[in-house]
Amino acid sequence: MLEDGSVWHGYGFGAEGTRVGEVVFNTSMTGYQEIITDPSYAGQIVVMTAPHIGNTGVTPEDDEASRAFLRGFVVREYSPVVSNWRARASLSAWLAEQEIVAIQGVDTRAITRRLREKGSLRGLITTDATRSDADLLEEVRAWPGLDGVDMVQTVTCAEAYHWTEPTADAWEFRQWQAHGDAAPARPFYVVAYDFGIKRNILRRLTSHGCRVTVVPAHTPAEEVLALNPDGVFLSNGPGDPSALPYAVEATRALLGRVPIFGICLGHQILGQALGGRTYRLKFGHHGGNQPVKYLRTGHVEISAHNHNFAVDPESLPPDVEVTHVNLNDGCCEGLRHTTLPAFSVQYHPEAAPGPHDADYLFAEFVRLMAAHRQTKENVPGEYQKTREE
Ligand SMILES: NC(=O)CC[C@H](N)C(=O)O
Repeated sequence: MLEDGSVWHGYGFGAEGTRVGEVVFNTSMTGYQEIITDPSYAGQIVVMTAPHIGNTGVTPEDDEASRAFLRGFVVREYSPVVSNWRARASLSAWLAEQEIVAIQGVDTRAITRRLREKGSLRGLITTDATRSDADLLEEVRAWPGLDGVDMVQTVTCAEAYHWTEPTADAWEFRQWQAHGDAAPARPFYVVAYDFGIKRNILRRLTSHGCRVTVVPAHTPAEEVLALNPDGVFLSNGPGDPSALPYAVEATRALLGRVPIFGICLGHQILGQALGGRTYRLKFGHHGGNQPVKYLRTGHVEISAHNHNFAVDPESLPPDVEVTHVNLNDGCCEGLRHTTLPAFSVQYHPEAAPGPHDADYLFAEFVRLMAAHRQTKENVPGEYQKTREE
């Protein structure tokens, strides 16, 4: 049921129960497990536009977080047959374990068209056939939604931890090595803010030669600086970016003192720390096929997206440059400060799931840290060649 009163009847899979959330559609063809475990979906019900979901099962290796945080999952047709050498369980059994309510056999194209016309809507999935539509509609409309709510505190880690695992050899694509980078003599030390961080970001940072400590979202800037990092990473995460004043404040305190790279929610936090503001998109971008133009090179990347909000470029001060734009709707997809070492993208260079076109951004972060280390230590660094290039 959507908040406009429209109802679809289907068949439950996964857990039983009733869940209310903000309904969004995702256009990825593959990678449903990474989508379901992306903490950025906390509070949302995800409708997959790909019509056939579940045929590759699930494997713990593909989890993007310790568990699923989304509210519900909607597909056209669930495959009861699991056929993949990596599969350890069926999607339905695993969703039941994760207490995620899912529905299949509904017209996902009709739901998607409705969301495109009306914008994001609140919605509900239930396996309780005894409740009346009027009763369910009341529950949907009583839900206050995600605007102004700090969802990060529901997904961030309780304590700091270290991450050392790169992308597994079997999946490493080493595209970044084509840029001429070599492993530095001293790895770069990155402190990553966990606003709902995806594991593949940690793997890509590690594959690019970083040692990473992940810290909880509320960690003050001074505590981060005390760790003496080469760079600070601001992660993706759920909910409304304007409801996180503590994160914006910490980022503002770090600006200019250490190189900063932000992804998605991290980009929205950096945008606010630089003086900008965020706004809600009509229905957002969710999927692995969004064209983004890198304005400095003119190159177009096909990229993975998952955002309902964006940074308003008009709100940014003149020393902040918009670096990337979305070619579907023109919205800001990346920014950098023209003098301070800080940049961010609204989309997902770590993919998971999605294309790897934007992996070069991790190499750019490494170069920024290298340049900063050289300035700080005033010694010729390992990255001299790359910088001259
Ligand atoms: N993936 C993300 O980090 C999402 C950021 C934010 N919650 C949004 O919806 O725009």
